[in-house]
Amino acid sequence: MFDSLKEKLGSFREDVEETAEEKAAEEEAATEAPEGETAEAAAAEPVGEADAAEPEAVDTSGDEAVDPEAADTSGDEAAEPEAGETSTGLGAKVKAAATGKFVIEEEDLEEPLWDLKMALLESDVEMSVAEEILDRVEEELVGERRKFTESTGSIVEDALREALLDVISVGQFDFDQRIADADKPLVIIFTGVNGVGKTTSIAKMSRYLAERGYSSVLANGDTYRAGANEQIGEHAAALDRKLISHQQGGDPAAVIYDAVEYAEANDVDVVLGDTAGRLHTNEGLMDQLEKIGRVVGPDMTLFVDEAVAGQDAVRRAEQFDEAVSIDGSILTKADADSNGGAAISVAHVTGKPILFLGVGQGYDHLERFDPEVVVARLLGDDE
Ligand SMILES: Nc1nc2c(ncn2[C@@H]2O[C@H](COP(=O)(O)OP(=O)(O)OP(=O)(O)O)[C@@H](O)[C@H]2O)c(=O)[nH]1
Repeated sequence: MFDSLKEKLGSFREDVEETAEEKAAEEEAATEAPEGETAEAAAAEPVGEADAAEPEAVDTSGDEAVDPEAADTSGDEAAEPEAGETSTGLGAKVKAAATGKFVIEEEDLEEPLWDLKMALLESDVEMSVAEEILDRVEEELVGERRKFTESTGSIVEDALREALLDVISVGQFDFDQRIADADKPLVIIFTGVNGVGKTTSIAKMSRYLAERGYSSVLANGDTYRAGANEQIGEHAAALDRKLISHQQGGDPAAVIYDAVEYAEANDVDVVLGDTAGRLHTNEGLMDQLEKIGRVVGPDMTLFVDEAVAGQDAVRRAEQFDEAVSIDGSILTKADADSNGGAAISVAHVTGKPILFLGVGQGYDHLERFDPEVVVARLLGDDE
């Protein structure tokens, strides 16, 4: 899952590490320069001389360059101002390098960040989301006095972790708690375009709920498509659930209404309502959803789409949310998605959380979308 994106994030980490190493090497070169020379002579050296002469690099008045740790070089001869060294504070710079500290500047990240942006876009991450990630990574890394050595990799990883978490955690709520707290029967309506895995997701959700002690009834609000009753009927039979359905061409709101009545009469906790999977641009469908809203007043409307659809899924999520105000999304076929663009983008773009990932065709293949787990996966923590 998300393997290609994972690889690209790994490359960014390596790029920044490389940049950091180069920078540290430059700093080292600057520290070596004064040996056996007067500071004036060192200042004439091409390497590091410009920096050494720069006020901010040598400012000793409370600048972090001489924070107590960096300045504590007692016994470090190289760091002691040599006789004849000017007040440019070359020693301070030497001290900073000796402690392995340096500042990552914006320009140091320009290239790695550009590559990261391209990688995110190639992975189908939506543009505004990619930019948000970049801004946050940059914010985390630039300007801080960082300790170089082995820790650079983890600094970059932490920055990526924070940035990714920020964008994919948008709107998260405790789904199980919401179910537990709601008056029963609770009505969940599933929307989305054709063939993305809506019906399968309903069946999986029924299993998910049963595992948590809730009974459910399935309702086929897809009265449009021939064969829809049979398709959901197979799942109902396999799971041994009641299915409420009407003739093809019937009123979807009436089907869901009947299912609610059935649930009330039979003490069923949750009504899972399928809807016709026509395009979000189809006004008839949106009218139907609006009517279901009016007649039944669902407790939750979930948008279902395929993770593999990438930017298309993101766009549809946005459009469905505008039309019917979704409460969250389910991304199916995440098991077949190496890009991860939809998983990263949908919550940020809609402002509504991704609640579940479909990770296979079996009834148990519905996974709660846990941002921490997804980010850990993307950063290869599990390896
Ligand atoms: N690999 C994989 N396949 C899935 C997943 N979810 C659904 N599928 C498959 O996707 C296909 C379409 O799923 P359906 O549930 O029929 O799709 P739908 O959105 O209900 O389609 P309509 O009823 O035509 O609107 C089926 O073959 C499912 O087995 C998933 O998470 N992973």
